[in-house]
Amino acid sequence: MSQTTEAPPRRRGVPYIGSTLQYVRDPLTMMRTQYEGWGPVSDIDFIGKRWTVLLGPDACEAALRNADKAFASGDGWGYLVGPFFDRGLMLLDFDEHHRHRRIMQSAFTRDRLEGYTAALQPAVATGIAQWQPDPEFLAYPALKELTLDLAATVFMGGADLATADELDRVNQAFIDCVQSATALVRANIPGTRWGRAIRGRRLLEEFFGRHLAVKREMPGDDLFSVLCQLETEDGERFSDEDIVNHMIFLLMAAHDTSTITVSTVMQQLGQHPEWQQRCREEALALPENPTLADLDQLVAIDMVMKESLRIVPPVPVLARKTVKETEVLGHRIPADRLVAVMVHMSHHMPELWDDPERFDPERFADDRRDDKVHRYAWEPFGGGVHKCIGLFFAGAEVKTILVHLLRQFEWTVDPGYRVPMSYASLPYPKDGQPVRLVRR
Ligand code: HEM
Repeated sequence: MSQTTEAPPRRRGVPYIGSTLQYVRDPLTMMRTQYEGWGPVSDIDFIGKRWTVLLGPDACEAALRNADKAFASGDGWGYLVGPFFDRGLMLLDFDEHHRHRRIMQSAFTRDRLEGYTAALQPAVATGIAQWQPDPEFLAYPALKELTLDLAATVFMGGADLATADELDRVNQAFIDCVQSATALVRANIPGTRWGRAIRGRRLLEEFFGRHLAVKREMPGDDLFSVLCQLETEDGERFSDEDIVNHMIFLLMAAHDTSTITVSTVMQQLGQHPEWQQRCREEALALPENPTLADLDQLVAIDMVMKESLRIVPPVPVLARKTVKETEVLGHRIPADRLVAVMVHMSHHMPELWDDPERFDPERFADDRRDDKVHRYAWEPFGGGVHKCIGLFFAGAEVKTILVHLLRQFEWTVDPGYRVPMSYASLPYPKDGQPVRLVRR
């Protein structure tokens, strides 16, 4: 360890709560204040603990590349959502993570993705056909319901696995688990977020445990069946317990993230009709049931998706904990320190992006590629060994939803509308995000 390193400056605030409420209300302002006042590596109190905060692409890169293997994901995320997403892939580290990721990788090959994309088409078309035109259509809950139905089809193999009531309970259990992240009371007390999340986790374990035997015996093409059958060349497989843990985590990882992405796109396209029209022309040019290769051809829709992920990254902060003392940009971080990798701010830095608050999908055009200014300027899917394993799946799902939506509907959003976002867990619009929806 170099002698010139020093401890990160500490921002003092209200004991225990510290910067939590400021973050929940307006994370970007909280991050900017922190960066401007205390620099790229600094300490805060957050949700009852001392955290080292990493801001800007260089500091985020140091933790995500993790050259000296000092940053563990499991203990970091574990503090926020651990008991509820225990032993999901993101909660494992080092050799064990590597072993599980190698097995899981075969569930996300190009061939598998082609299969999932084919299964998505009828499910998305039917789901969206049920939407009703409405001058105050609440896009977010409708999208959440749709992505849950898609998860039932593509992840679990169809609605015959469970009744609509049961799926509603599964959905609620996910929401309860995700919302535990920023709970200030972290004990099993009835009526609290933490207490609800504990019950949610039990329900999910029971649900997947109950269906596992059938999936092993009569596998389909869904992700649940695939996880049950996976085996590496050297004969490594997942145990029943691993499969339940991975399924719970995968559904969570895929669900809210894709929902908020499409929801942000709907808001932006509702406020930028010229982009909506450009995207619609692309959607109409595709065959009725586009393949993965067809979706790869979408240029405008791809740029709009990337720009929406820049403006509202569905995972604004990545959690880590140091397993040994380490150094970031000349600051010494002790062992056992929670670390918040605040990728959200990199997406909005005027040092990296021209007029960052403006919706400008052309930033991602081949002749501009403004995201190339720094390897970690745009990191909605993270980076390093924990980089999102489902990013191509997510792209296929988001684009499929948009293609079907653009074909069936047109929508507008007041140009002056600003989404009241909640950051009490993963970001979501508190007002359900109303749009004026008309059938084409
Ligand atoms: C737009 C949608 C999505 C976004 C923005 C997103 C974002 C992320 C991010 C930022 C991470 C890294 C977390 C960290 O390093 O701490 C991650 C990891 C992960 N994501 Fe995604 N994700 C999305 C969709 C999906 C989907 C659809 C799946 C599964 C089908 C998925 C499965 C996973 C898994 C398993 C991990 C853990 C990887 C590991 O630890 O090796 N994600 N995701």
